[in-house]
Formats: sequence, structure tokens, C-alpha cells
Amino acid sequence: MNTADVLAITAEDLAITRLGERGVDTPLGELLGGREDTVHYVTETDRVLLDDTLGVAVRREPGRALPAFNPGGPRAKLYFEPTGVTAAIVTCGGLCPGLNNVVRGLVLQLANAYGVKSILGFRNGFLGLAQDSEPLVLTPDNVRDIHKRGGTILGTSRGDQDPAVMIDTLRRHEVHMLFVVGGDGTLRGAQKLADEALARGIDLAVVGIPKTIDNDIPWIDQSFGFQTAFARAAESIAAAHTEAGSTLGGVGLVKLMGRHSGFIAAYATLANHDVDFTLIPEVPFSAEGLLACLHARVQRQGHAVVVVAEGAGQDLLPPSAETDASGNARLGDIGALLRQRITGHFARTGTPLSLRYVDPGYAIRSVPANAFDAVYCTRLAQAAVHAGMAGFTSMVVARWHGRFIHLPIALATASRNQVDPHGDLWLSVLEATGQPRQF
Ligand SMILES: Nc1ncnc2c1ncn2[C@@H]1O[C@H](COP(=O)(O)OP(=O)(O)O)[C@@H](O)[C@H]1O
Ligand SMILES: O=P(O)(O)OC[C@H]1O[C@](O)(COP(=O)(O)O)[C@@H](O)[C@@H]1O
Ligand SMILES: [Mg+2]
Repeated sequence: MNTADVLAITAEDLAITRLGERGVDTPLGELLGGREDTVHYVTETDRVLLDDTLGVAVRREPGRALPAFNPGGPRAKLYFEPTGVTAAIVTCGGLCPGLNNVVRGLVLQLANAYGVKSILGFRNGFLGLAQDSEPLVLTPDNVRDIHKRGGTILGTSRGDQDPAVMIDTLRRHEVHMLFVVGGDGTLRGAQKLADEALARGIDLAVVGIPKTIDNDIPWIDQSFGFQTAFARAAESIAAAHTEAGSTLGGVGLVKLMGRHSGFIAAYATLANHDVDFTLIPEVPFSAEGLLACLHARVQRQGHAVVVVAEGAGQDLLPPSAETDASGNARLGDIGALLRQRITGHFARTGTPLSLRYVDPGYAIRSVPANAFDAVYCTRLAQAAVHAGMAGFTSMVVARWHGRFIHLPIALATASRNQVDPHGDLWLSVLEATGQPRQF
């Protein structure tokens, strides 16, 4: 996010929709006692400031309320009577480490903390809601070990479904609270569900949990699964580096996922600190410039490692209007293009080359969550249940500057989180690789 993006946000943009007044005492009352003196205590008026930089805050219009998030966490008064609630869970979009941890976290929090007796898992993403296939009945018992596995026990899908039909399904199952686990596309779908319910006067809380290895959801410190994914990507870079360093004219070329945002490539680069060139969608490059720099680096160092995010350099490939079922762009293969261009260049200049091409592909997102993501998934799930019980809707739980918050889905889907070419992350990558700012 750059300063202009942050300054464009107003207090009104961060308001969260509520289904109605809250009158039910929380069963967590005992846990809340004594929290009043902590900075994390949540009252109705408590807020987490958007700006954590004084310079940004003072540039705002004087007299206007500072934009601030509704904080995550348990409320003393609930909207729903927990023992009468039916909750449902759906997982959508591409796989991501931690999906099963979130499903398990939601079930344990709903059943154990709040005493919810009816929890349904709809299968295969929004498709399962549209087709009204029989949902799984989820209990603490049958989710006991699922966090040890990658993927999602509920299944997932891409592709648009009719919100009216999905709401009909939720009505038939008398669902009060829907937890939607997914990325930007999923959240757009979730917003339509929440709008449809509101328009039809249906009491349904729709709460999102931000999933994506691409980390492309804005106003969120990090999406869950991202850390596990880039850690796995770093292993592929290490392999390419070892290969490149052990051969004459060794070049390791590693292609990583990242459709429009280069966070996986950037973080995996920094995790290894032995990458020579990192290419991301946010920073255009000239192939000739890259080849000249790569040639020089191999001559000087004996070997080099290039990391390329799949969405990088798309302007170097034939344009395509193809999309997947969800409307996401189908990308050209930048890895294959670079492989061919590097091979051609080294052959033409009579320079020895041993090119090792590594594409870990789906391997970085199909693994179980690491310990950090496992903790994060549990805490996001707990925050999501607190929000649903309090009757908040059209929102996604998130962490902003280390605090759990409620983010309006409208804001989460209004823009895309991308690596800022002028920001400190990209500066770190440039420092670590020693590559030029522009090829
Ligand atoms: N604009 C939209 N309106 C309604 N549903 C959408 C929209 N965009 C995506 N979806 C649905 O959300 C689900 C997941 O979207 P997708 O883009 O594949 O993954 P992700 O949520 O991980 O970004 C799919 O079923 C897709 O059809
Ligand atoms: O082959 P698929 O399932 O369409 O997934 C490929 C895409 O999914 C991702 O892993 C993440 O996408 P989403 O989080 O938006 O689902 C991208 O990095 C990648 O381009
Ligand atoms: Mg997406």
C-alpha cells in the first residue's frame, strides 16, 4: 500500500454491518473478566487505528474521525443464542496450507467455546451450495486430525454460482452463520451472499477468513498459508542454488506461483538470500536487460539463480484473453520463455551453460500448515466465530499491524495487495539480490 491508498480510506469505509442489537450474554463471560485493563480488551467503541505512522495521520483532514477498524475478539453480548445456532462452513478457490486448520478451528470454537450443536460443512466450494449436495455434519470428533493434512476435507472449486440459489440452500438447512474460507474471488461471492440475505430479510451472518498463498488481499498483514507456501518455495530455490553452484555455467531458474502479486517470490528470495535476480508481476523488465545482467553475473560468480513469479513479464508473451472458471486470467508461461531465451543467449555467445529449471508448482500450496500458520489459522477461526456470534456480517477477519480486526468485504475486494516497487519489501529484495532497479 502506498500513502495515497492509505489516505484515501475514511472512517466510514471501515464500518462493519451488524444484523441487529445484541442482547444475549456470552457463555465466555468468565474469560472476559479482568481483560478491561489490557489494550486488547474489546468494548463496543474500541477501535484499532488504520494509520500507524504519525506522518500519515497528521496529513489527514483535521476534524475528521481517524479511520479505525472494528477490533476482533469476544463480545460480552451476542446477537445469536449460541445453543440454537446452525453454522456452516465452505472452502473456495485454490488450495492453501491451513484450510483444514481453519475448518477445525471453527468447529472447535463453535462447539466447545460457544456450545453450538449444529455445524455443517458444504462440499466443493460454492458449487456445493448451488447444487444443495448433502453437507457433512462436522463435530469436534470428526475434525480431530484433519489439521495434519494439506488440502481441504470439504473440497473446493472455482466458478460462479447464483447467490439466490445458494441462499435458498442455506435457508433449507436453517443456517444462521456462514463461514466462507477463500481469497479475493471467494470474498466477492461472499459479499453477494450477504447482500442477497440482507435484501430478503434473512438473518444470516457471513464472515470471511482470508485464504491465499498469493497474499493478494489488501488491508491484511498476511493471509493464512502464505508463510508455509513461501517456506516451501524457499526449499526449491535452495535446490536450484545447490545445482547451479555445482556445475559449470550453472543457472538455476525457479518459477513460483503468484498471479498478480510477487510476495511468494519476494519472501522466498529473502528467506534464502542466495538469489541473484527476482522477477515479479509488479516490476516490468526487459528480457535483453535481464540476459545481459545474468551473463555478467555468471561470468563473475560462476553461477546464478533466477526466481520468477508466474505473473511476471506477461507483456513479453502473446496476449491472451483466456480466463479460468472464476474469471482469473490464464497466464502465459514466463518460465518456458525465460528458459528458451537464456539457453539461446548463452549458445549465441558461446558461453557454457547448465540450466536447471525448477517449478515446484502445486507442491508449495498442497502441504499442511507450518506451526506459524497453524497458530494463525486457529486464531483467525476463533475471531471469525466471535464475529459471527456478535451478528457482524459482510466482513472478513484479519490481522492489521498485529491486531485482529474486522475488515469490510467491500474494502477487501476493492483493490489488490501487491508488492510496492517503491516500498521497503522490494528494496530488501534489491539489496539482497544486487539486481538493478530496472533491467
Ligand atoms: N465477482 C464474483 N462474484 C461472485 N462469485 C465470485 C466472484 N469472483 C469469484 N467468485 C467465486 O468465488 C470462488 C473462488 O474464487 P477464485 O477466484 O477461484 O478463488 P479465490 O477466492 O481463492 O480468489 C469461485 O467459486 C468463484 O466463482
Ligand atoms: O491451477 P489453479 O487451481 O487455478 O491455481 C493456480 C493459481 O492459484 C494460486 O495458487 C492462488 O490463487 P487463489 O488464492 O486466488 O485461489 C495462484 O498462485 C495460481 O496462479
Ligand atoms: Mg484469488
